[in-house]
Amino acid sequence: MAALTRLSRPTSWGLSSSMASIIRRSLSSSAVASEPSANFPSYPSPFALNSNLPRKDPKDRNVQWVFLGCPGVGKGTYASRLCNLLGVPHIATGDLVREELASSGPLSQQLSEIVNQGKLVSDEIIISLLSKRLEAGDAKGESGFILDGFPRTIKQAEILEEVIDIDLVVNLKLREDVLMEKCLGRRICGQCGKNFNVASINVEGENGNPAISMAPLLPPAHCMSKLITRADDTETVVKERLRIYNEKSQPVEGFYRSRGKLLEFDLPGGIPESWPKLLQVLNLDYEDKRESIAATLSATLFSKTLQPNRTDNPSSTRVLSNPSPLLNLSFSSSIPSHCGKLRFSPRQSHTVASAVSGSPGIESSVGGEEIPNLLDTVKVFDLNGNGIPISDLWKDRKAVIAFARHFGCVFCRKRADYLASKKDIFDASGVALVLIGPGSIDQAKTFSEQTKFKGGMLLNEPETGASYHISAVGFESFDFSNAVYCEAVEWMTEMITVIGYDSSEDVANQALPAGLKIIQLYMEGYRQDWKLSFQKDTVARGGWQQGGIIVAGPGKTNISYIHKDKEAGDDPDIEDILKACCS
Ligand SMILES: Nc1ncnc2c1ncn2[C@@H]1O[C@H](COP(=O)(O)OP(=O)(O)O)[C@@H](O)[C@H]1O
Repeated sequence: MAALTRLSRPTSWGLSSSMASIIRRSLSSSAVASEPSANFPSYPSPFALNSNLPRKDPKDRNVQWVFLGCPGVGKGTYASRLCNLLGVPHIATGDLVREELASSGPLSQQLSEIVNQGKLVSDEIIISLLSKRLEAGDAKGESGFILDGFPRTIKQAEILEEVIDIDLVVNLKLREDVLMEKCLGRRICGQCGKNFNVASINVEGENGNPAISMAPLLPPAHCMSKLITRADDTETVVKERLRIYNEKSQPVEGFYRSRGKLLEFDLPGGIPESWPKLLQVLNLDYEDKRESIAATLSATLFSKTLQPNRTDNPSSTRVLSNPSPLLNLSFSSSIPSHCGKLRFSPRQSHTVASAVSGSPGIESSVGGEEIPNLLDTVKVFDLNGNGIPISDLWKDRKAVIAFARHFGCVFCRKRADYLASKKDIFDASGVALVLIGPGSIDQAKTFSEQTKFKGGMLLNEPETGASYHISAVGFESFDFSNAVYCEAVEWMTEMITVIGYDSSEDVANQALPAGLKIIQLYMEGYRQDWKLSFQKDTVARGGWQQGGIIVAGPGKTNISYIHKDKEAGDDPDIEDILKACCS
């Protein structure tokens, strides 16, 4: 009862104008007005609801969005991806409830009964949990949010509306039979807390509804043995949750529709089909998406590496040039002014001159101690699922690191063979040869079996958004105030599109038997390439990220050569690589 007790004690609320305290005040007055729940008493109202509550101007804050949708529709998946993209916290009230349950605090017994029957927790409790979470975020300086699972009743929506400006409400929709399958297939890694789904969904189109297929979202090997199923994901409970959704939560859609804030989004399939379309309807695609990512990335990089510059260039707000009529996107940090001329358009050519360390104005260790530290946080994974900091690959020796577009990419296979043909020279010079790609361990193994590549194979995890870090490391040793940094941001935005990739695609199952001739391997690569990228993403999004090659080391921040592909198959001259690593 800790949270509730606090609610009834005015002294602990303070008079902060933060969103959290505002919500509490609102709750307290509405709690008085509303019917008390069966389990909880009504609360005294320590503050009258102030109708002139301060609301932040949208340009002084980040986005404030809500995700609605039935259980199992994928609110968490898409909300958390967007949060990564926009740099806002993902606040899921279901997670807050589960945390409370796990805490074995005084509420946990009552909550577990409610949740395990598929019922809704009372408005009082849920708002109390949300208030606590917002308050903690406020104290940390968080700006904006995406709410997932809240509001779920008209009462909750009214309270929220009274105290916070919600910019947009995204209503995710999916056929009910698919929802059931998805809920039953949900798994959580008991250790890292990540969500997966073992259901492989293939339903025929009927009654005007299109066919839907969704690949499972399988966990990496190291999570496999730790998977747990939520107690409320049984068939009976899911049915009850769907019933309650239709009764209590569906009216919330109408609430926001009538206010012109509702964006309906019918999921066309799994992540590879739905994510790019969602970005498109949110107007976060192409130019805007790239700019917004760049803004987010530069905010990240600045906060990690360029703190002093932040005061020189205080957090000016960038409102995107072409927001959808519905949206008013803004970011609390901007692209640095010296990168102001950056335009991000698909398929631009960004090949930086080889051996960029020789370019004028480039320093090799401007970021001082911070860059090696940052590099230590960027992990890649070997084929056994063991993570290592990426800079370990080159800290003690020279290494040629190839970044693959993806493991089904026929051009990357060709490149792997082309690098493998020089392996003797690399070996003789003590140079390591490594290929890093986004995807699953099985995909990497298939790639390895089907090429002559015998260097190290590593993975980055698309689900965590680690891809852009990995792409970024080739640049973080350079002066962030010069053109190379701007180009780096630009390339990173190209590379980040890999986030749309679904690592669960089980390409290994479709692999041809080993021992086929090289031409067959390339044909297989072509088939996989089509399936993995063109068919699923290229059509909808305008292309995959491009790969590249760097030569780095010895020394964590010593990057001596960068080649960024301007298109698939844009191999650099092997002589340039050999010059950079072996001369
Ligand atoms: N806004 C809310 N109001 C009431 N109960 C909630 C709310 N959010 C979460 N809960 C409780 O937590 C449980 C799990 O929520 P969540 O993880 O969002 O489930 P779902 O997968 O059904 O969207 C719900 O079934 C409900 O008991």
